Amino acid sequence: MRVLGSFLSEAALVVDPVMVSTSGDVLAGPSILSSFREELLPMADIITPNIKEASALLGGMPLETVADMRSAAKALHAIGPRNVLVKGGDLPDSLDAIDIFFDGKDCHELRSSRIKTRNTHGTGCTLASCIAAELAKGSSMLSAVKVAKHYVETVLEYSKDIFIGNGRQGPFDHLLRLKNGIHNSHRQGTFNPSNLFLYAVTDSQMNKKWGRPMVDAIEAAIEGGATIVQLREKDAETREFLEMAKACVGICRSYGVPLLINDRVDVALACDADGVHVGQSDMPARIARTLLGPEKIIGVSCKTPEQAQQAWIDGADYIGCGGVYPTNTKANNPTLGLDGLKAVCLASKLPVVAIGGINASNAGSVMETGVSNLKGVAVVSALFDRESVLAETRNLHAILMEAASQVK
Ligand SMILES: Cc1ncc(COP(=O)(O)OP(=O)(O)O)c(N)n1
Ligand SMILES: Cc1ncsc1CCOP(=O)(O)O
Ligand SMILES: [Mg+2]
Repeated sequence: MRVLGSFLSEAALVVDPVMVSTSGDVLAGPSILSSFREELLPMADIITPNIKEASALLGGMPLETVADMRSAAKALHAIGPRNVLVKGGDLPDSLDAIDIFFDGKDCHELRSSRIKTRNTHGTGCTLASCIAAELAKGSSMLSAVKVAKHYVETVLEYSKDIFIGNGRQGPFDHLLRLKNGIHNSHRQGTFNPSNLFLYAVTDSQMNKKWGRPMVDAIEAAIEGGATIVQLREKDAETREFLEMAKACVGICRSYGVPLLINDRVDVALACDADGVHVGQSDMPARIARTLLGPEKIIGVSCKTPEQAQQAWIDGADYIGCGGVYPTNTKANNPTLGLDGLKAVCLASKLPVVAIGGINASNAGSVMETGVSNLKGVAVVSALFDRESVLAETRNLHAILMEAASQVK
């Protein structure tokens, strides 16, 4: 422990005092206990004991209520760590999973729903590791703890009904991939979310204004170089939407270009589209993934880094981020600017496509932001509110190709 301590003076130190497992196994004896108290705890930026460990560190202090946890957090803080998180997952008779966070000044009660599952193996280690990762990314301690708690809750909820293996506890599926077979499946089609590039998002009103049927507009966009198409129908009745969607799936499939449906998972399923694009007030991506299965493409609109992290957790394939510039196509849509776009890209593990007010005059600047997971632009009016969809798409495609060659 002393040798370890000498290595740990530089970085933020998260100490998970593993002594008693959730299943009750005692994992550390009295000598380890005194080393924890005397050497490691005083160096820690945060310690994350469960209630049995907090009790052991405090000489067997009984911990049966949230009030007891608060007292324990304060008593542990007095030993020396800068912050204390007492995890109440094992607290008897509680409907919620309540943790107490104490930073030496304020006590925060952090609640999440208690998820009934045997698949809890490694949750404590995961929480501590996630806090460390968030701190390394520059988060404040409270924000790191909240993100980590939310992550563990999301994974528990996702993993709760996985049945693998014969142990007392089942797997905790950190990457949210086991249940849908994503871990051993490869996408059937040719779509690679890194190839978003020029994403044509349709608009019926604009096409009507220029007197073209939707399928003709989509075909022109594909001929001009669109690499993916989204059917975005805001006013159509379900039956009309579905009929149009079926025709559009036909044309897109004949070109090998994926067609996604805006908002409506039911329509996407009914016409066997390649996927859906959902926003923050549409069906959550996590549920869309459950309904659509592992092979379909799911895009999520994100305006903040937190939303981008959640989209990945939820099993999305790409993020649509915007409005980058002001737009008349979507009412009351906040403008993020290139800085907002960059912040989302940097927080995202997924490829990102920029949207909102993008046209031939600014698409180059968007792509030149230099963030490696910015994979393209999504455009409505600059393609469809024009006389020639083919000419506009060709022009934008050439601009994007030029920008891509500059970046390389
Ligand atoms: C590629 C892409 N990005 C963002 C959006 C916007 O989705 P949403 O926020 O759900 O708004 P609506 O388009 O549904 O009005 C999108 N459609 N496509
Ligand atoms: C659907 C959507 N989501 C964010 S901005 C936007 C509209 C984009 O349309 P345009 O390309 O015409 O600005
Ligand atoms: Mg939407």
